[in-house]
Amino acid sequence: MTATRGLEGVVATTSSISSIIDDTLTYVGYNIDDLAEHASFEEVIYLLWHRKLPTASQLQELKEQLAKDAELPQEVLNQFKTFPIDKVHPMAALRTAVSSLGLYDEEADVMETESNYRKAVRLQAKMPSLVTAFARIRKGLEPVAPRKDLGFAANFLYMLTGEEPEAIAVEAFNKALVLHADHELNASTFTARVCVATLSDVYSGVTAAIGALKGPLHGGANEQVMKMLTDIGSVENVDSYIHEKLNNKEKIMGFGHRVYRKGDPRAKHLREMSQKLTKLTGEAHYYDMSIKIEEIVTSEKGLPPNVDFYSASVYHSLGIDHDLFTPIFAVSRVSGWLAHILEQYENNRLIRPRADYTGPGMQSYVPVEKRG
Ligand SMILES: CC(=O)SCCNC(=O)CCNC(=O)[C@H](O)C(C)(C)COP(=O)(O)OP(=O)(O)OC[C@H]1O[C@@H](n2cnc3c(N)ncnc32)[C@H](O)[C@@H]1OP(=O)(O)O
Ligand SMILES: O=C([O-])CC(=O)C(=O)O
Repeated sequence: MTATRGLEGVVATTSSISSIIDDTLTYVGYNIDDLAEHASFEEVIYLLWHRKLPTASQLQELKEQLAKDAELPQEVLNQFKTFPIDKVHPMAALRTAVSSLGLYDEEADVMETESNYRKAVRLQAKMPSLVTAFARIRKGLEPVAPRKDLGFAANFLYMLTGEEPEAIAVEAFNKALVLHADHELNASTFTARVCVATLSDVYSGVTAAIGALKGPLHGGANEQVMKMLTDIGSVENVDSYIHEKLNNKEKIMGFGHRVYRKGDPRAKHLREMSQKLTKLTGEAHYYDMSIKIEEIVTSEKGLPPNVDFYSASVYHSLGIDHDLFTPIFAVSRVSGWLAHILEQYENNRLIRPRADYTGPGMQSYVPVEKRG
């Protein structure tokens, strides 16, 4: 048995949800470029879960259900207030809160298909409420209930600030949600599938996935990108900062990808939004710095930007706290996790690979008093 480091190139499952072929990303056969330009996030949720785009009435039904299920159990809100709120990272709070949600769902351990679908809707609906409630509670503010007349993207921004967002912000945020929704067998999605393949419940699968997304080699990179842009401060400093990192063999966050070689097709959409939004907010230097970083890293390391690179300046321009960037990724990616969890249950087999053992050979047990 020989191990493949990081399971690179290993095909671990079949899936009909999303595909990356020759650097082209599709959700159920729809090119990500088309979806980014035209689709609402709610349509994408439906597409991922049902493998077809919704009719107008199916979409309306999903929207109504998401609005209805957005309310959080009071116990979970109270729990936020017991956290060491000024020290807890919102991703850790989200991980704990999703696990807690399972405690208050009477159907949590019911393994029927329809029940699992109902839980998927409930979880998708509650993710924005969790992220925005935590963000407000830690500032001493009360959570804001979603509005029935606003869509998913608008409601997230509304619940975060308590103010109706501008159309351009809603458009950008919706596009970001669409772009982050699913990505074949990425680390967090694989984690979710491994978890539920033991026939564990939906809440456990999503809790595990949040834990995997949190790391800076995966979803956590978007917050690190913003930290880098803030540290660099101005276009003049980019050159020395990036070269120093590269000379020290440090990674530049937001670059590289396990699957894409020529480039991540989502990056151009986020680059475009970053340009537009940073100009509007009078912070074009974030875009200019990003472009300069991209030029250096691409030409000197051959590494193109991934989805996390330009999303950082996009979210910053929307006035979002930097440590909420990865939780926002989770608000979108939970749609993909749930699609994969439902798909795993449909045709389940325990996921249990082997390890290539590299430890010592057979040894004789020595009683503790005789060990040197
Ligand atoms: C939503 C997402 O999860 S997208 C990815 C988000 N993560 C990041 O942006 C973090 C930065 N990027 C990385 O760490 C990597 O590119 C990953 C984890 C995304 C993919 O990496 P892998 O396929 O495992 O490649 P690996 O980490 O083995 O790197 C291969 C080589 O490229 C280099 N490399 C890869 N990414 C980078 C980077 N961002 N900056 C500098 N060098 C890099 C590595 O140092 C390594 O060099 P070496 O062979 O000289 O040691
Ligand atoms: O696919 C991956 O390895 C990382 C990921 O989730 C993404 O790029 O959206």
